[in-house]
Amino acid sequence: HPLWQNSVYDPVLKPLKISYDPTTCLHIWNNGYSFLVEFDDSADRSIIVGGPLENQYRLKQFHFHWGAINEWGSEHTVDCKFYPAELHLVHWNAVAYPTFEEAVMEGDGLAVIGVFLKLGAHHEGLQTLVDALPAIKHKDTVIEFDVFDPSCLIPQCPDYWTYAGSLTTPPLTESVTWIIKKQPIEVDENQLEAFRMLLFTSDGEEEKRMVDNFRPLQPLMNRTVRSSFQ
Ligand SMILES: COCCCN1C=C(N)c2cc(S(N)(=O)=O)sc2S1(=O)=O
Ligand SMILES: [Zn+2]
Repeated sequence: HPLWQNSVYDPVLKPLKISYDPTTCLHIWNNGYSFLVEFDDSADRSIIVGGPLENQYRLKQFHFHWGAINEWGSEHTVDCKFYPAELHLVHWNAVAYPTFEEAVMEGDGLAVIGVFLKLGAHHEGLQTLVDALPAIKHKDTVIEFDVFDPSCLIPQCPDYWTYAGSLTTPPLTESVTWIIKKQPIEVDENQLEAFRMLLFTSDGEEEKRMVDNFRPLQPLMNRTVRSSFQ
């Protein structure tokens, strides 16, 4: 969604509190649309609270969207500008709903933190993920991933935009409180190229490079985007 020009500062918005336990990390896999790092969400060990949220939400997985070239790739734009990639950290409301699957269907079920990736300096924390990508080149390949703290992928600057939206891939349910960080993280060209070496296709199928796995920009309609900053 187009952010910034359409946003209004909301002084009531609190800072987002993020507390992740790196040992809740389970595995990294290629699901044929993106690559995901999944977490053990059987207890409140990796959670976010505050910001626009009424409850605390549990981290379930994070994944990325990116382009074939650096001119596009993100699913949100700022000032009509696309970033080459966007990180989504998916959390669910385990206070209100017994399972993730049920939370996916509810208006206050999910909270997704969006972080823009910008071409620039090498990102040490991301390199740990990049090093694992060759092992999950094909769809439905998975490797164990024991310890990873996704906080290293979230910028220090507390500023964010927030709006009530949907999943950007089917089932597209309107169940997401979007929290988009204003400050991007910097990654280098080799790291973006590593994303583009992944495949949509399974081993043995004709190879299709995993690129442009983002949803095209959608109209904001009558939605209000609030900012936590002036
Ligand atoms: C039983 O659950 C199946 C549907 C839920 N999920 C599937 C997606 N396509 C999806 C997209 C997401 S995104 N791109 O809006 O963050 S998060 C997410 S998800 O929450 O992991
Ligand atoms: Zn996503």
